[in-house]
Amino acid sequence: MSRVPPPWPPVEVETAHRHPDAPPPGTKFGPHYAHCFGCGDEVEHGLHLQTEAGEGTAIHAQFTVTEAHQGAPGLAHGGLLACAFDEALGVTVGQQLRRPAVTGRLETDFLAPVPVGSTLHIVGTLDGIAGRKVYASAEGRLDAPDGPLALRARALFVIVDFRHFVEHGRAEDLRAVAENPSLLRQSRFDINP
Ligand SMILES: CCCCC/C=C\C/C=C\C/C=C\C/C=C\CCCC(=O)SCCNC(=O)CCNC(=O)[C@H](O)C(C)(C)COP(=O)(O)OP(=O)(O)OC[C@H]1O[C@@H](n2cnc3c(N)ncnc32)[C@H](O)[C@@H]1OP(=O)(O)O
Repeated sequence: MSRVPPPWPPVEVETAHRHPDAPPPGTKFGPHYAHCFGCGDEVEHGLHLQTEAGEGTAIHAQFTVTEAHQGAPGLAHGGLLACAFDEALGVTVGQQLRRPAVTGRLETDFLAPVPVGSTLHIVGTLDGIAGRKVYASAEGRLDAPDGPLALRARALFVIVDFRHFVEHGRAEDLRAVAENPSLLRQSRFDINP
C-alpha cells in the first residue's frame, strides 16, 4: 500500500479564519467538561490533555503517557493516541471557530512508538471549511515541540447545533450538568457564527 496520503482537504474549501473572539495566543483553555476522557479533571486515568491557543488557527496540546495508557508493555495504546488527537483537534475547531462541532472522521498515521513516560506535543490547525464541514490536521512530536515526529492526524468535524448534545446525551449526565453547570468547565463558550 502506498504511504502517499490522498489530497487534503479532500474537497474544495474556503479558508477557515480564526473567530475574532478566539482567545489570543498563549491562552490556556483548561478542561471543557469535568468527565471528558480527553481533558477532564475528574477522570482519574484520562489523558488530561493540556491545551493552549497558538498563532493563527493553531492549538498547542500536550499529554503525558502514563501506565494506565498502555497497549503493549511500556508503549501507549494507539486508540488513546488517536483520542488525544480527537481532543486536540476538537479544541482547535471549537476554540478557533467558536462553533460546536463533532468528529465525523479521524485518520491517524502512527509513525513511531510512544513509550510510557513520554510527553506528546501536538499542534493542530484548521485546514479549511466547506459549509458545515471543517477540516483540521495535527502533528505530534515526542518530548519536545521540535522532537521526533511520532504521529499525524487529519479530521473532518461537522458543525452541529447545541441541540445535538441535548438530544443525544444520556439523560442522567445532562441532568447532572443542569444541576451543576460548573461540570462544563468552559461555560462561557458562546456561539457567534
Ligand atoms: C448541554 C451540553 C452541551 C455540551 C457542549 C459543550 C461544550 C463545547 C465546548 C468546547 C469545545 C471544545 C473542545 C471539544 C473537544 C473535543 C471533543 C472531541 C470531539 C468528539 O469526539 S465528538 C464525538 C464523536 N463524534 C460523534 O459522535 C459524531 C456522530 N455522528 C453524527 O452525529 C453525525 O453523523 C454528524 C453530526 C457527524 C453528521 O450528521 P448530519 O445528519 O448532521 O449531517 P450529514 O450526515 O448530512 O453530514 C454533513 C456533511 O458531512 C459529511 N460527512 C459526515 N460524516 C462524514 C464522514 N464520516 N466522512 C466523510 N464525510 C462525512 C456528509 O457527507 C455531509 O457532506 P455534504 O454536506 O457535502 O453532503
